[in-house]
Amino acid sequence: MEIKTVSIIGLGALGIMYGKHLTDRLGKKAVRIIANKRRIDRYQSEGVYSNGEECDFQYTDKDIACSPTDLLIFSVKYGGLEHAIESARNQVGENTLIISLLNGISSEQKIGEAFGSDKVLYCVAQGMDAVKQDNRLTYKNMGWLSIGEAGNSESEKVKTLARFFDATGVSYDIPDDILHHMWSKLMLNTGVNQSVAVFETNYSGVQKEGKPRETMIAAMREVVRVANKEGVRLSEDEISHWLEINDSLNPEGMPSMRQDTKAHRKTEVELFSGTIIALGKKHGIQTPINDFLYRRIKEIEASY
Ligand SMILES: NC(=O)C1=CN([C@@H]2O[C@H](COP(=O)(O)OP(=O)(O)OC[C@H]3O[C@@H](n4cnc5c(N)ncnc54)[C@H](OP(=O)(O)O)[C@@H]3O)[C@@H](O)[C@H]2O)C=CC1
Ligand SMILES: CC(C)(CO)C(=O)C(=O)O
Repeated sequence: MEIKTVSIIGLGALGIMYGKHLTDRLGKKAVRIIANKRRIDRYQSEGVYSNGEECDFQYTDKDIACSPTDLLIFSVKYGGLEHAIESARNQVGENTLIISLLNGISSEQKIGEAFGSDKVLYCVAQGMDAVKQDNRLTYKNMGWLSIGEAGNSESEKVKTLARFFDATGVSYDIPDDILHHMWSKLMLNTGVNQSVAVFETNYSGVQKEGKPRETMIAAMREVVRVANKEGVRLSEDEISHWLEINDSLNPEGMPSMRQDTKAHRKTEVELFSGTIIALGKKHGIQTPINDFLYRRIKEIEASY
């Protein structure tokens, strides 16, 4: 199979970044941005910009019946996933491959329940410093996608997606164990997203010594302990690996959770400390740093 057409649902920081990249390479006709009429009207009247350039997207109303797409990309926040799944139904056919750029370790299961888990490949987005304010995205680092199938990093579907990324210049890798990698990324988000949001800073705040960086690392250590009890062999070395990547990001950039709190949107806290606290309880492991971060983020949300 060859991927020739793509549908993207969720025109936020990642949706614009990948939407523009793919539209520039495949042409407007091959890439659909799926949304309801109200959103499409707004995108068309206000325009959508990526690093200052106006994007010329093909918008497709979710309710319009159309031929299935070869690749469907989910790039909404977790709170919007259920609606997005319903809105994507017209895009999915027998041979559609699906990836989710959402953080956390839960979205693939929900998408699989809706469309069949055989269609869903695991995917982890990392290393980007994409910031969206209103209708404008800016980024310096595009990052890369890690892709795979559980227990089979060499599957035909993974190879199909890899060929597509090669042809379109999307950076990616294929880790030996994608499920381990998803946990590793969860560890990063639990540290960096939450600490930057709680200390109301940006990447610069966690790139230097001080309370935000200390809290970030301590939260990640709690994830290592919980993951080990879940049978996932995360190690402290992986924290250093993520710190190196974080330290290379645009200091003025910020993780998606800080973008949410700045814009007074509900955050994805349940995906991060919410998940770790619940698993900590299950295994009798204390998670005081995540307890603190969870409480503070809930207070921030309540203060909007
Ligand atoms: N930002 C980043 O650098 C990274 C983000 N991630 C993860 O990727 C996911 C997406 O993040 P991000 O791009 O920052 O999110 P954003 O909040 O920037 O964008 C999400 C977009 O989804 C749109 N949306 C929500 N529901 C629907 C729907 N039913 N139909 C169509 N569009 C919808 C929203 O549109 P509208 O604005 O019109 O409401 C919004 O623009 C998150 O899980 C995040 O944690 C992962 C790695 C890096
Ligand atoms: C990795 C990071 C922090 C940006 O690449 C992210 O996942 C996010 O902003 O949610």
